[in-house]
Amino acid sequence: MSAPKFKVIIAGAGPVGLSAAHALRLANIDFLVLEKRQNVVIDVGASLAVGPASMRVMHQLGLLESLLEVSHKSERRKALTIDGRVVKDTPFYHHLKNNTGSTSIAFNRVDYLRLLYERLGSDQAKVLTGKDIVDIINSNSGVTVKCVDGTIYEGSIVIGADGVHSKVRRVMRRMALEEDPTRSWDAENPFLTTYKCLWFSTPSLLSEQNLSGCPDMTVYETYHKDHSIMCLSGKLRCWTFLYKKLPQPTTQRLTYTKEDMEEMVNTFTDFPITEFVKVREAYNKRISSSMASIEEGMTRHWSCGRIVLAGDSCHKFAPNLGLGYQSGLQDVVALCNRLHLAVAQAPDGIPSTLALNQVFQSYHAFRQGPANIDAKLSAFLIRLTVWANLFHYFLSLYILPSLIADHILQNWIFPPIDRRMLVLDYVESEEPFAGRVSWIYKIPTPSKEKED
Ligand SMILES: Cc1cc2nc3c(=O)[nH]c(=O)nc-3n(C[C@H](O)[C@H](O)[C@H](O)COP(=O)(O)OP(=O)(O)OC[C@H]3O[C@@H](n4cnc5c(N)ncnc54)[C@H](O)[C@@H]3O)c2cc1C
Repeated sequence: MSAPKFKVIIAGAGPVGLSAAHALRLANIDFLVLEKRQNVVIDVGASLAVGPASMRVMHQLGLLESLLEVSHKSERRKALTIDGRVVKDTPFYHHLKNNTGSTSIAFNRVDYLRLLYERLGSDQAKVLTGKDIVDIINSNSGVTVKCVDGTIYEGSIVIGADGVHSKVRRVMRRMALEEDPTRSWDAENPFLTTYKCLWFSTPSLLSEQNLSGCPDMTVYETYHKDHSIMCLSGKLRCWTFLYKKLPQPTTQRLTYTKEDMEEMVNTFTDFPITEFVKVREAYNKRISSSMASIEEGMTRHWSCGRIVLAGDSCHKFAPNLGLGYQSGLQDVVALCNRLHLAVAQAPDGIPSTLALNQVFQSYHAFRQGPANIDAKLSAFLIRLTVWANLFHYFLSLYILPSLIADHILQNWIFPPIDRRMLVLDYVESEEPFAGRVSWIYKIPTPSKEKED
């Protein structure tokens, strides 16, 4: 009989769960992914935009080159009011490029999921679909995970990457309160929803005449009271997001029908998406579309026993700044760096319960500050675009459109945040790009070069 090995069960094959699978694979740590849906690669019409810091990690995972082939590069930023007035038009991203060596990119979320899945190669067999997790039993030596179909899986720990309505988070809460009913814990529904969002993808919205000489991708925002639009207008593909304030904030889970989506589009019909196209006209050309609530918040607890959370299950942001997955990817890096070390230091390669608790505490202590900054920035941006108060209104129309504001944001506010982004410290590789601002956490240089 073979000796027991340290094995991580990942709940959810979303972008965070599959990124964790890649990071664990590179750390030589065994894993199993349990995914509720029948397919991993599903198109819900959304894009993902990521900045250079995330691209460095994607490079370590061996995904960046292929991803760039299907990505658009952000070049300009424009803002409009609903009467079509352009209040901002700047080459916002050139500062980012100067500072980091690359601009940000956007791609179809489904293309990224496909890449994450396909690049697992033979380890695709470790991704099981149709596995809806319903319960977890935590013991001093491991975890037992139960699924709706009656199957049971044994492992050493569970990473709950099962999204905003996480079952793992609920099981963790139940366990913590069974252990000590007087203990204060996060609420059953810990996130608050103030806005909803309908998104759709279309072929490029640019006419052939406008395509020539235009930037690879322009990021548009349309501001209005309680409504706003964001559009990533690329040369080949375009992703549009319609945001609307709910009558009342709620912690309840809301779902939307086709009729709700029609009603939402109707309230935006004549809003401009770009200088050339209005909402209804674009929506009629959609390839895919979906609608969801925009939950916001961060849980106070990220682990209990042998269960630990990552991604949307423990922090959920408004998507305007595109920080949701990127923050989840930083969770994966922070957690896997610590797990890699703990496994390497354990005499038999199996960290004790105490060692794992220390890993989880240190991971949470390290990540909660940066995740909180991401939450605050994201909350601020959505409120700015829907003119949540007079301050947001003036800022959006009279201050932020200026080139000076771009300069301050991109050279003074964002670089100190960006340069603190983590990389996997056990994956050797070349830096994919370099700019004026140096990264604090460097990608380890290949040992072959060190010998030279
Ligand atoms: C409109 C929109 C645009 C966005 N744009 C960006 C962007 O540009 N950049 C960015 O960084 N972020 C963006 N985000 C946020 C980003 O999509 C999320 O942060 C990211 O998807 C979180 O990944 P995750 O893997 O944690 O969760 P999810 O993507 O929700 O994946 C969770 C997975 O767990 C599975 N699951 C759920 N329950 C169970 C269960 N009981 N058992 C087993 N499996 C289960 C689900 O089926 C799913 O596959 C956007 C979000 C929205 C809504």
